[in-house]
Amino acid sequence: MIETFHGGLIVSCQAYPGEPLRDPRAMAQIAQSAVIGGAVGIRAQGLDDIRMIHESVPLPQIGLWKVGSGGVFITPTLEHALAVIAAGAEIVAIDGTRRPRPDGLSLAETIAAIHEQTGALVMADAGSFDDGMAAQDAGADIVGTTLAGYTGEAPKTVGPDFELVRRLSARLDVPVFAEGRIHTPAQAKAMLEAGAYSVVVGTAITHPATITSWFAEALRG
Ligand SMILES: CC(=O)N[C@H](C=O)[C@@H](O)[C@H](O)[C@H](O)COP(=O)(O)O
Repeated sequence: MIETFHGGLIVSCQAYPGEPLRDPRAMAQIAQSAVIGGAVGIRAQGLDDIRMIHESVPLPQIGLWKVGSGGVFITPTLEHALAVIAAGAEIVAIDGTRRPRPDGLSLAETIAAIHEQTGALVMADAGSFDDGMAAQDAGADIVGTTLAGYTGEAPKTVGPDFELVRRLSARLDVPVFAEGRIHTPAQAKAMLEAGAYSVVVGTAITHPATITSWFAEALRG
């Protein structure tokens, strides 16, 4: 199934707490629009969104469950991961950093349990090169650069972290998915040239409040 992602665009369809589009129907409609535009996969957050997208969108889905916003917050425990898979995600994205996890399991123990108990693949959301290496050793099927610049370990690059994608792609055997702050088609293409197996874009496609602010600020500036 990973092959269907090769060289393609995965669209992350997420709305944040309190936002007008925070509604599974809205996210499913955005995901359906991404299909029309040529996406090869969808990334979605929250059990209701994952369930509705699973029922209405004919693409493999990377599911996650965000709990809070600091520390280990992307699908933080094994229990959260199993729930995401039960909701219909073919791939579960989990925190793939080297930080302690709230349920006390190691990343390797978490991934082993997911593989034992389900047929799902695991995408480890890494924040640094060392995270990515450790995640592959822990058994991750995919390493993503999702958390680059968000864990305090590596500085947050102004644009996407091309260097991290380049280094991880050169060293890892598992596919590296470029994710985070990719805002233009040219940047997405450059990620493939940097070695990414696939490219995940969220905000620049699916978050109208932020996109609007880019334009509004440009006019003010
Ligand atoms: C750091 C974090 O919480 N990332 C989240 C992970 O799912 C999402 O909020 C991002 O939108 C997603 O990673 C896609 O990135 P971007 O929206 O920059 O294209």
